[in-house]
Amino acid sequence: MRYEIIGPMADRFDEILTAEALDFLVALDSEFATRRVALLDTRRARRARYASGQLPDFLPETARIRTDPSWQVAPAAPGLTDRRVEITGPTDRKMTVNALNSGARVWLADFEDATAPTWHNIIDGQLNLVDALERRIDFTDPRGKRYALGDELATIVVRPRGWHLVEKGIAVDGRPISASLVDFGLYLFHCARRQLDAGLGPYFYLPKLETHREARLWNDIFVFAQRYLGLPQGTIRATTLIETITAAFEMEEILYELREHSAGLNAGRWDYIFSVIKNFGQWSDFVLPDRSAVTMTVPFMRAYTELLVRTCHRRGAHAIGGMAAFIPSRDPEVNEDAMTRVRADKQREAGDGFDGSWVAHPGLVGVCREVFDQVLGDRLHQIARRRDDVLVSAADLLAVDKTPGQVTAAGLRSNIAVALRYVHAWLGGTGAVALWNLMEDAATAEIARCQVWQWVHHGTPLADGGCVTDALVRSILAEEWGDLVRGGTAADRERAEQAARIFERTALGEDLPAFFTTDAYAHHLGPSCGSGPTGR
Ligand SMILES: CC(=O)SCCNC(=O)CCNC(=O)[C@H](O)C(C)(C)COP(=O)(O)OP(=O)(O)OC[C@H]1O[C@@H](n2cnc3c(N)ncnc32)[C@H](O)[C@@H]1OP(=O)(O)O
Ligand SMILES: O=CC(=O)O
Ligand SMILES: [Mg+2]
Repeated sequence: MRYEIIGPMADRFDEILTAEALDFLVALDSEFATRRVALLDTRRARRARYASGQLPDFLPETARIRTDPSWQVAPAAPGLTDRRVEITGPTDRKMTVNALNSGARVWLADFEDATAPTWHNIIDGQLNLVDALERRIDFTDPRGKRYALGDELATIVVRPRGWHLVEKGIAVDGRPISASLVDFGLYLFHCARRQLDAGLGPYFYLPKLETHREARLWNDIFVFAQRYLGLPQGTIRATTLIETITAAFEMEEILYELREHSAGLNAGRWDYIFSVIKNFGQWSDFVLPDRSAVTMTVPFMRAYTELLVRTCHRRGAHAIGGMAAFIPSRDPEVNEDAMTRVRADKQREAGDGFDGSWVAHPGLVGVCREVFDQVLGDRLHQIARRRDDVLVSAADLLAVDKTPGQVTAAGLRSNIAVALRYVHAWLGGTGAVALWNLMEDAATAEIARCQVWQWVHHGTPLADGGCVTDALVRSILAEEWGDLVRGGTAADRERAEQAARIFERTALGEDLPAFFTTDAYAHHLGPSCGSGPTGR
């Protein structure tokens, strides 16, 4: 097999794209590419079955795994014993320093929801991780502000891109390689030994898994990669995001498949909502109200998080909470409201038994820590709280029709405005943005465009009168586009044009595409377009 680097070689990229690292990626690809493609085919077939009337259920063929009380996941690895606060964010140089210094126990270094996968962002992110581990990442920005690593740093946990994405910057035998294998493989190759030397290990978050078979693929990759690199089996640890409706039915099996490498489960609430709409968008009893009304306390979301805690604790695994979208603001009133809401969200999670949770901003580390400190006392986690009281059925997980709330004109406009602005930022190389005082990333844009598709598909009535039609959406899109480009440059305008076309293709087509990111990446984010801020 032959590899080719298609992406341009910027300053120091040769330190990441070494012949040995690329040989490792080729070995991963030759061993696992076919299985990845087959699993993506089964995703398509499953969605087609749901569209034609089938509903998911707990699997009869794996009942033995669920009823066998004897198995547990591996004990927590060094650096992952206390996970009360985890900060997430992209891997540019400034964010890397700020996240590591934030006071959080863990930093989720994100190549997924919070990163626009330009070639630059991907390879520069890997360089920043190496530089952080070598403690040579300090720099002064153009304003003269100094960035330097402190003494107490968060444990790095890398989130590679999901199975659905490819990386066009590296071709193997003329075809693009899996993006998951690139992000996982480059980090493992360059940083596993460095992490072990520091007394920690190579840790990962696994995004957007749909089934335990996908977890098995990751586990087999871990076993192969550890053997290839001469690392003891069990060195790698991975926390799996439960952020698809299908994975919610296979949480126990996912832990089982990964048990020697598992570091628990996380409640990826935003992609979870996206997955529910994507899989059951055609069904009229699955029409959800405004995005803002789909809170963590509506019945189907509550069922999923309660089951997640119970499943993890039965198997000795950490249960990690999700992301509240509120972020600090310079406006004191908005800021106070954000803090109150984040506190309430973390209190619910800590009270339910989660062992820690996520924050999107260093300014939220304190509130999350305070809430979990209060519940944990001098314990590192609350795994001993088994939550045997939780009984969740398939019907509970699918009780989407019990979600209170309305579809409003404001909710429709918000979905269009947020999706358009987010995709515009993403095409410019930025994968997480603050919009109207909320943190927005790829998962929000996916929910927003899927909800619009769902509402148009069903001609959903608006609480304020009228109903959602293709023509109404196009007219709001045109208004929002006008707002976005006002006063912008020609380049901004062109990007906004591309974002509007992506929105039309992924929210207004006859079918509902599985991801906007695959469409947008294929059309617009080639390696040759991949320039982003370096901070270097
Ligand atoms: C659905 C999911 O998957 S959730 C997980 C994925 N999403 C994320 O990870 C989003 C992470 N958050 C972010 O990217 C950012 O907080 C944003 C884009 C939302 C807002 O960032 P900014 O506009 O820079 O916010 P703000 O100006 O308040 O930031 C203040 C400082 O905190 C830093 N900061 C903010 N968020 C983070 C973060 N997550 N990690 C590290 N540093 C951060 C900023 O870099 C800035 O640093 P500086 O003072 O040295 O310049
Ligand atoms: O990745 C997290 C989510 O909520 O989506
Ligand atoms: Mg997600």
